[in-house]
Amino acid sequence: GRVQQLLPAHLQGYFSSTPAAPAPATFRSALDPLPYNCDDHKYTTEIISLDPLVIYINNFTTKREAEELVMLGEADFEDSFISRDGTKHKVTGRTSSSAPLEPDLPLVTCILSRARKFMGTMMQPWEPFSMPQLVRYYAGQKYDLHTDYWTSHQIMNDGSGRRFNRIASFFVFLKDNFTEGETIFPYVDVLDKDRERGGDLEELFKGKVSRGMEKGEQKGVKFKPITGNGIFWVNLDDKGVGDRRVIHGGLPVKDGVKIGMNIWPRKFYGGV
Ligand SMILES: O=C(O)CCC(=O)C(=O)O
Ligand SMILES: [Fe+2]
Repeated sequence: GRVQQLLPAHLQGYFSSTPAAPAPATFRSALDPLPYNCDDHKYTTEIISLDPLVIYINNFTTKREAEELVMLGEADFEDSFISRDGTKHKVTGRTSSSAPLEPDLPLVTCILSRARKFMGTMMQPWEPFSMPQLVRYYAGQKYDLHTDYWTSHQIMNDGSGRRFNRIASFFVFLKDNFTEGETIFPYVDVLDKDRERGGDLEELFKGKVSRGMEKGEQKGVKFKPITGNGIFWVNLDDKGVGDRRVIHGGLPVKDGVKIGMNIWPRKFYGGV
């Protein structure tokens, strides 16, 4: 106990009860000979909607990071599935491929630590991320409207019996050489506000954000994928209840290849 406390910080790690503070996350990119400081992010943010909270993030990753993330997952693409109750389900509304990104890879650790910092007080230090995931769409592929949260909390598969759900989502665009295939949120309604402003939504966001369309009617917002940029939104309220208004989908890609990355912070909920 006491002896341990008197030791210099770099020796504390020898005591299993006091793990040494992790070294700041850095990684060496194959494309960039300089060590990269993960906390030295370059993103800027713009609020799309306050309630539900949806934030547009410019340059969440650099172009190089985006390229490297794709390289890291590329060999592992398989048909996309949906996870529920600890098992994978294939669904017809999601025709893309997905690849897990090993969270221990230095660049992935770096991106997750950036996401954690972005979340601020929303995430407790002991709450984890789900396995980050690349999603790839070829021409004609899409992901129909869905929510990223589950209507009932899921049980951790670590034997602890703890329940969790996806409190928020990041969807980051990593490859944008394609047409159409926007991410659409039909019930994030900025339409009235936009009308009040004189309909300058596209101008305001320089074409990155535009009005969505559902069943032939202008509705909600859609995001034009731009490499490195991302969308962050909140899925669950304070009580852990899902917000249906953040229902969203990936519209069919017309030409080219779209690749994005899902980052899902997990919140734990008491009781079993
Ligand atoms: O592809 C998109 O634009 C959205 C993807 C998505 O919502 C998801 O993978 O959960
Ligand atoms: Fe989603």
